[in-house]
Amino acid sequence: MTYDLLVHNIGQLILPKSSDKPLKGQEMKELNIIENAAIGIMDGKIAWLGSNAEAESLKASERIDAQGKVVSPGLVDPHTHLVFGGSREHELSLKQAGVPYLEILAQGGGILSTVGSTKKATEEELFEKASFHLERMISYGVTTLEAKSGYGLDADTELKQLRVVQKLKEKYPVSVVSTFLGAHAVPPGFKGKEDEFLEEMSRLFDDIKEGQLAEFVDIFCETGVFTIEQSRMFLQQAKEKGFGLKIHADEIDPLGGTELAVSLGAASADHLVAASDEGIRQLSEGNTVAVLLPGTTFYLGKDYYARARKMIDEGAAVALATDFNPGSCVTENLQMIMSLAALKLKMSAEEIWNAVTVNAAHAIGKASEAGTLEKGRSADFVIWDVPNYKYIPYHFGVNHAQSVYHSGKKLWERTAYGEIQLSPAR
Ligand SMILES: N=CN[C@@H](CCC(=O)O)C(=O)O
Ligand SMILES: [Zn+2]
Repeated sequence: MTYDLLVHNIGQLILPKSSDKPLKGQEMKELNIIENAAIGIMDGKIAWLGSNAEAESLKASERIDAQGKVVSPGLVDPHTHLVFGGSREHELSLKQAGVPYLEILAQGGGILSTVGSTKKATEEELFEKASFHLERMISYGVTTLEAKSGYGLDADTELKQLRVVQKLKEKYPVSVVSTFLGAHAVPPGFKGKEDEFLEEMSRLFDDIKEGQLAEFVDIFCETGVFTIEQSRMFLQQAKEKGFGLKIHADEIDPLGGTELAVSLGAASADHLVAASDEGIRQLSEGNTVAVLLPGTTFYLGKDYYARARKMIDEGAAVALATDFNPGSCVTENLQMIMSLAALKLKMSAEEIWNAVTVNAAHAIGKASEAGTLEKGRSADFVIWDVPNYKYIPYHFGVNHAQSVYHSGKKLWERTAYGEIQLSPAR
């Protein structure tokens, strides 16, 4: 047999364990690494994995010498707010002056400021802007990601955002999962009438399902936004319509969103900086993935991070994401988040790799396709210009990706110092 592509001379091949359940607790500490490895690709799928020595006798139309570097599955970013209008650099000085995130929102800024810019932008403008950010994510090694709506808060603009995600799915050869976050904030006209607003948003469920515009429904459960009871009702309705569930939970105040997520069987509970001991205990009982966003805690200038150590030590499944958005975490760089996870969440390199691959894939319902490399799976992988897998969290703030592949096709490569190349989108 002649493979389409053979990647040989791989110093370390990272192979997270695939499983029908997310990796929990102690399981997160195990990471399979094959030294001196090679992979064969056929029709966009992994057709063979083995030792570099065995690879010498194999035939291939194209051979890539990984020069003893590291190869991993494509990274999975399970929480992004990719589609939005405008930017919010004017809020930095407010943050510096100590104005809290929820206070900026209460004054009509924050998320509501981006809602204004997103309403004004045309669908084409939003698409161009989201494409720019998506291409940058790919350049950092991401081949599967989630993208939320939530900067419309009215039917037209929410659907406009979801259609942009749809178009991104069609144009880019990466895997994009779409989430409806119509319940991201309370628009000014609905202050004190939150239930009415949620009812209006839930009326979109049927159209969204019919148009296959989103796989998940999410809500921001937080002081001054939506209560636990409102979140329960909204998510329960979404579940009945067949959506997967996500929740922005216990980010600032410990309202009990973590417990709610577990009780509803949500795919993920995200943020969890203020999750209670009881919430953390319950995570270990279910399969809801704790999606931690240390970039947001860092960017909001807080000293107190999500208790990843307690979560893992007590048996929870943890994933990591950028939370890329124009207000609380303005970066597309998931490698930077890996460094923050090491430094601020005290996660080990093995836990971090599992958190940005298999567990991240579980958090967005993509575990059977993304997050690891094994025979028959899509050949989504990254060649990293690093000497070993521990090096990426260690050397922070820069891009270590050398080339990025999805379905065996090269999407991006660094061609020279400061120069990059993105393959034309399909
Ligand atoms: N916390 C709520 N939503 C986003 C922030 C959105 C924004 O500030 O624009 C988050 O996940 O951090
Ligand atoms: Zn978010």
